Amino acid sequence: MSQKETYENPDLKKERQNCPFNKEEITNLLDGGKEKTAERKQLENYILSDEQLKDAVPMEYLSHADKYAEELRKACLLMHKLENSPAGQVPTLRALMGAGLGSAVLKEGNPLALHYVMFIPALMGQGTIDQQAKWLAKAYNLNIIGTYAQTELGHGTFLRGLETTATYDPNTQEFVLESPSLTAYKWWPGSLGKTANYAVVMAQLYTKGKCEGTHPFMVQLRDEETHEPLPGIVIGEIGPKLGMNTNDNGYLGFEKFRIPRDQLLMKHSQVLEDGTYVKPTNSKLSYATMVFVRVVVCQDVTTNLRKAVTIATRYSCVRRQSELKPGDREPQVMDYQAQQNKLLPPLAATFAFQLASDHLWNLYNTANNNIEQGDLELLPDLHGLSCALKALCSSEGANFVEVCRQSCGGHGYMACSNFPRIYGQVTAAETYEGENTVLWLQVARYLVKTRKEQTGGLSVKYLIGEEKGPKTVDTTLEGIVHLYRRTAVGLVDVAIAELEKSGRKGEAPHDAWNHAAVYLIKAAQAHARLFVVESFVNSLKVGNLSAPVRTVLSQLCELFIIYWLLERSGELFFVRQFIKKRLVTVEFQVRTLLYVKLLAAIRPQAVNLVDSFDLRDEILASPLGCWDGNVYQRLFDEAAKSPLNQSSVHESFHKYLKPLLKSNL
Ligand SMILES: CCCCCCCC/C=C\CCCCCCCCCCCC(=O)SCCNC(=O)CCNC(=O)[C@H](O)C(C)(C)COP(=O)(O)OP(=O)(O)OC[C@H]1O[C@@H](n2cnc3c(N)ncnc32)[C@H](O)[C@@H]1OP(=O)(O)O
Ligand SMILES: Cc1cc2nc3c(=O)[nH]c(=O)nc-3n(C[C@H](O)[C@H](O)[C@H](O)COP(=O)(O)OP(=O)(O)OC[C@H]3O[C@@H](n4cnc5c(N)ncnc54)[C@H](O)[C@@H]3O)c2cc1C
Repeated sequence: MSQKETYENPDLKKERQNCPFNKEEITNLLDGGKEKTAERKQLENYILSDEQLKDAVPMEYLSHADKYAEELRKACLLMHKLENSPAGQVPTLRALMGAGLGSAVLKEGNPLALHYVMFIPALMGQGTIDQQAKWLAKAYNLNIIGTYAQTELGHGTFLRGLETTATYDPNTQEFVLESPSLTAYKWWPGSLGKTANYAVVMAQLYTKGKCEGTHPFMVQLRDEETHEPLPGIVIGEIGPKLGMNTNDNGYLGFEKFRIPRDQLLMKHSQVLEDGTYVKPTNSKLSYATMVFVRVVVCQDVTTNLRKAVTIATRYSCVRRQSELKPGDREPQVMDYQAQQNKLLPPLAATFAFQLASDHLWNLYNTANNNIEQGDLELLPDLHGLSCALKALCSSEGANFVEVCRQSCGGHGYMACSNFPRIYGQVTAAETYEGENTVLWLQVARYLVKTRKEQTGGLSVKYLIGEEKGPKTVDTTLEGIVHLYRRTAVGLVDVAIAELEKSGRKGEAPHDAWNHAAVYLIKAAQAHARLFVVESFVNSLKVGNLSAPVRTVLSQLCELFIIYWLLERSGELFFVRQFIKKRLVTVEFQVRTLLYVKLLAAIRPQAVNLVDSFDLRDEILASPLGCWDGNVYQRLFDEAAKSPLNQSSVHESFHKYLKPLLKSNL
């Protein structure tokens, strides 16, 4: 491990003795290889040893404006450090933007995140070669800082309803940007409030009197020297949020603001000098930046979940409470089956989500390369899968983080536990980049279409033709995966039956769709879960794993897929043969028995498994989760930092409380 202190809590020490597997093997697996682990560690040493990147006081004690200034100071310093980074610039950027290293330094949120996560990707995905030549080097060199301004006060989900207009004026060969109403104001873009001086703005393109739909425009917002808003730009910050408070989300309005024609990003569609519109091969190509972010969000959520699970697991092995056997010493709370039931499923989920996210990342790269060559065949599958996994990882991730917090009792509620920040970041991902319900419905649309038309991409092949496989209880991993598959197919069929029933009643397709939403969402969720469990099971079949690592990962895999099955047992009722043969009850009993056995089998390795994540104390940023388990001393040290503890009597006593005490009310 990266840091061995002289003190080690005796309970944690015991947990770490006789570990049956090589922790480093799991670390390497998660990092993507031994060399990648070495690179990561080197980078962590480089960044985390810099005194100027450490917080003088915990962020919670700063004002909203001071928090922003402090995080911006560190973000800029980090960018300077990139130049000499031992790992190279791009890997360093990735590590800094990801949830691990970046948030260890920028705890409240990275004011430069949107520049890297959306602005540069939008330029790359939407700009022509010439436009990239003009802007990309400036963006990489941070001569300009950008964001992605799409959402408006009135519309975030329904992109066709965006109100900002960009009207082409052939006389001057310019677009005129306008916010025709209050609800047309851009509202939410990260970094917009105070940091960015440029943005890729999504607006309705009008030319020759016709609206051609939303398109991306490169727009300068602030003067490059003074940072003052340009004339015609109304801009500001939207105020405090549940989390991510130094991402300076902002608002933006346009008052007849003119930009040259060549600032429409024209890779997929163009407006010629005379105003002629040239259509893209697929109108959804302008949504591609969102697809990229949905993919990286799955990775971000997984890294955050690893932090939460590590904190909660170590704490649960240090914390002793109540009585298990009458008269015995108070047990580690981790020895309660109820606590294992809370923490081992999220521990297993970190592996499941990582493997599925890796799979999605590979699909993204292949599909994106094909799109660059003009081949769009993989686009529907990529859209379906990125929506499904983004929604699944963020919603399950947020629930799991909250369970981790609860598992730490009162101390989990402390700001210094780091759970509020982790939760704030993960739950944000349930909303941004496509609100989850809306994404589930997009997935359902793809599933229904595939099932009805009997054609679709790789991730939905199981919906084509009749399903094969055992129709009785089968306790192998393959057997359980098959059960997931049959449930997913069953739910799609039920949703289609609902749609058809409404159709027969004379309902229009859009009403029928709305009235089947509950079934459609269930079907989409079952599809996403099937993908995750298949990825987990398949990844154990291949790869060069040692026997002990394979054993523990197989146990986690089995635990995870049974956990979900039990959580969603109601959905088994949608598989008709199961009801007919009364197999649902049998399934439930068999699986529960197995699940409980697996909890007991994995329990002794819980600390070793979270140690394998190799998350440094600075990254966990929580007195509850430190490697040494010195929880109580660290909680006291954190409390000592409170401004209220800097004097024995606070000045407000004399101002308010003393007069009250003396007032004889
Ligand atoms: C070197 C560089 C280093 C970079 C390092 C990066 C490292 C990153 C590491 C960590 C990342 C940390 C991340 C944390 C940072 C925080 C950032 C926060 C960012 C948040 C930003 C935002 O939120 S931006 C705004 C996002 N907004 C949305 O997502 C809006 C959601 N709405 C929509 O997507 C759409 O409107 C809709 C899909 C819901 C509906 O659209 P529409 O009405 O037009 O479509 P239909 O429903 O009618 O469908 C028509 C048809 O189109 C298909 N389709 C829809 N969307 C797509 C798509 N995107 N792609 C392909 N196809 C699509 C749909 O399936 C239908 O097809 P049919 O065949 O007709 O059925
Ligand atoms: C932290 C954070 C950062 C963000 N960063 C950016 C950014 O950088 N750039 C940017 O442009 N935007 C950004 N956003 C905005 C974000 O993308 C939107 O908030 C998101 O897409 C949801 O849209 P909305 O707010 O309009 O929600 P709404 O669509 O109004 O959702 C409200 C409710 O209506 C439901 N609903 C809406 N439509 C349907 C439907 N068709 N069927 C069923 N139910 C429906 C939803 O499920 C939800 O329950 C950010 C948001 C957050 C929270």
